[in-house]
Amino acid sequence: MEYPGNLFVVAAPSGAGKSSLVKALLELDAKLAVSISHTSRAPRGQEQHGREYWFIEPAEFRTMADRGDFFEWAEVHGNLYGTSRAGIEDRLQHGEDVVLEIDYQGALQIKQLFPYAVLIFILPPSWDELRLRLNRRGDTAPEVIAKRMNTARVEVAQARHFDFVVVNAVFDTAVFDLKTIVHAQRLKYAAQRRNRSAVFQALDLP
Ligand SMILES: Nc1ncnc2c1ncn2[C@@H]1O[C@H](COP(=O)(O)OP(=O)(O)OP(=O)(O)O)[C@@H](O)[C@H]1O
Ligand SMILES: Nc1nc2c(ncn2[C@@H]2O[C@H](COP(=O)(O)O)[C@@H](O)[C@H]2O)c(=O)[nH]1
Repeated sequence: MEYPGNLFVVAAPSGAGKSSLVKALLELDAKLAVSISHTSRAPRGQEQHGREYWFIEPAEFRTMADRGDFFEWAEVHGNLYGTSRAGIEDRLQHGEDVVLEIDYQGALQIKQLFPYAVLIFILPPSWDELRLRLNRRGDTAPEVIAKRMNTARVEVAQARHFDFVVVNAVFDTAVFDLKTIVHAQRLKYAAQRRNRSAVFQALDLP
């Protein structure tokens, strides 16, 4: 499948900082939109339906999955998560760039469907720092943190399948790395299509 818009996929172990990084990236880049996933998990902290996620019941999720409503979906930490076609197809068709914040299973499914998608894996600087960030965030129960730390080992082993790895030690440096990847991909994609105006657009030239 191919659309005129660029597709970026950001995955990371829980707590590595991917939501914070993607949020910062979106603030710097008005041409980028994030896809809101569907999930069967309950809202956490201040999360709102339609802002962080579309929160739905497991049965509804299964119906959507059976109907083929998702480009990808996976079970992560015991809950179901998916990227709906309706959420991003229109944007990509209109040449808009989209970022997906999903787990590695979903990322690999997306790469199968969209070989030109750019897969970025975010690593924490250490296991201790990962645990600290999950604890400090203060919205995840200790037993859930323990489960996520275990899953993190499996997830990090998948980083080798990604196009880029960004270490989120110093936050601003990691945001800059992401911005550079996005910028480089826009130029590459436009140049591959020999689309002069798209190259100029990517460079922000008139
Ligand atoms: N570079 C950094 N240095 C210190 N703290 C950070 C850094 N990046 C993010 N954090 C903090 O780490 C915590 C986890 O970040 P965030 O919620 O963005 O992680 P996540 O990968 O999206 O997790 P999840 O998958 O569980 O949603 C937050 O409190 C965030 O403010
Ligand atoms: N495969 C997918 N994974 C997703 C999607 N949306 C989020 N996620 C991943 O789930 C875990 C847990 O997230 P949390 O918000 O409950 O902490 C994390 O790795 C997310 O990236 C999705 O649509 N598909």
